[in-house]
Amino acid sequence: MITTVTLNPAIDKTVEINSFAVNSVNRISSVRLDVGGKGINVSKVLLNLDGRSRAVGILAGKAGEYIRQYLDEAGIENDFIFVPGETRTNLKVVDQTKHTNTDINEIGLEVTAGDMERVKEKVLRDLDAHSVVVFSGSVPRNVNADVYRQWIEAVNKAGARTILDADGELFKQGIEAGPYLIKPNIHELENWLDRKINTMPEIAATARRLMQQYGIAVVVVSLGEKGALFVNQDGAIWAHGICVEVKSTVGAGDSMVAALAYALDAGYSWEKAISLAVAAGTANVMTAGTEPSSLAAVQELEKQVTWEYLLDDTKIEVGM
Ligand SMILES: Nc1ncnc2c1ncn2[C@@H]1O[C@H](COP(=O)(O)OP(=O)(O)O)[C@@H](O)[C@H]1O
Ligand SMILES: O=P(O)(O)OC[C@H]1O[C@](O)(COP(=O)(O)O)[C@@H](O)[C@@H]1O
Repeated sequence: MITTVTLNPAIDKTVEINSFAVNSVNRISSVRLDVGGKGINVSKVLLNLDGRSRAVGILAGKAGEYIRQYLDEAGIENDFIFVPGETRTNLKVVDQTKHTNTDINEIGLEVTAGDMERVKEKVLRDLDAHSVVVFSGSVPRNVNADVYRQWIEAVNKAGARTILDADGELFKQGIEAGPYLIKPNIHELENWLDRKINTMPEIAATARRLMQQYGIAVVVVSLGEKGALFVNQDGAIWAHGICVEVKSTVGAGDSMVAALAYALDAGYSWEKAISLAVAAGTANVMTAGTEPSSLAAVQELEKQVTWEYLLDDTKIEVGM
């Protein structure tokens, strides 16, 4: 069973503004609302991949009720605690003229230590060696940045595998617990390294350093339209990006994480996991907002995934 943990869910409000400009009045040409937050997106994509998951986390207010109702109606098992306040709304500005996506994310709720204990109990419930727990996204504003480290340690103790998709201090501390798989995008990896990365071998070397230093089994570095670098103990594979028409890049990383969780749960081969992950990420950018793509669309894209094995002296510029 896969458990997704969303400590800071959101309603994603995606607005289309062509030629979006700061310091001026912008007119919205379309609006859509999606239930979101990284773990919830992972559960939505898993459902469309024909996978089962249990979504756990923290909700509040009318937006929280809306999210719970969506999950219930979609048939996604969920076990959220409700706290006072209101679940945040995150604004996503899509500009089809300038081909930009701008995320404006609210900080989110405040919670108590007791709330966090209740969620932790739900996360740790019924775990065994077949379980996969996905920790992704930001956390309530007053929660300590060591939360993923502590919870990953607890899940590791239960013998289950963990996936971490977080940024900044949550990533930095979370990796210290030795998650099974991490999926930073290139910018998150650069944040951790505190410098720019210019070539593919540099990404691979950084991934290997993370694996050796923290006992991480798999590092997947997503590179937006350039695809992703997949590193495990057998080596590094650069899966190329697939050129598609982009509607919204929001949730592409979550789709990739969902596919990786699905592949782990199903015991897929490394190559099959890679093609599913790239296909799921690519399919996501072809839909509006964070609407998950159909299984048929993902399967069609899987046929188009190509990759190359990376040798240490391969000189490929990332140029991002
Ligand atoms: N513009 C794009 N064109 C084609 N594929 C994309 C594009 N953006 C993302 N993807 C696919 O989705 C995956 C995850 O996207 P990325 O933007 O790197 O993650 P994140 O959302 O975490 O920043 C990429 O590795 C790639 O396969
Ligand atoms: O918790 P954070 O880091 O604020 O991110 C939440 C946002 O990330 C998303 O899950 C999208 O994430 P990705 O584009 O990285 O896949 C949105 O649905 C949500 O608004």
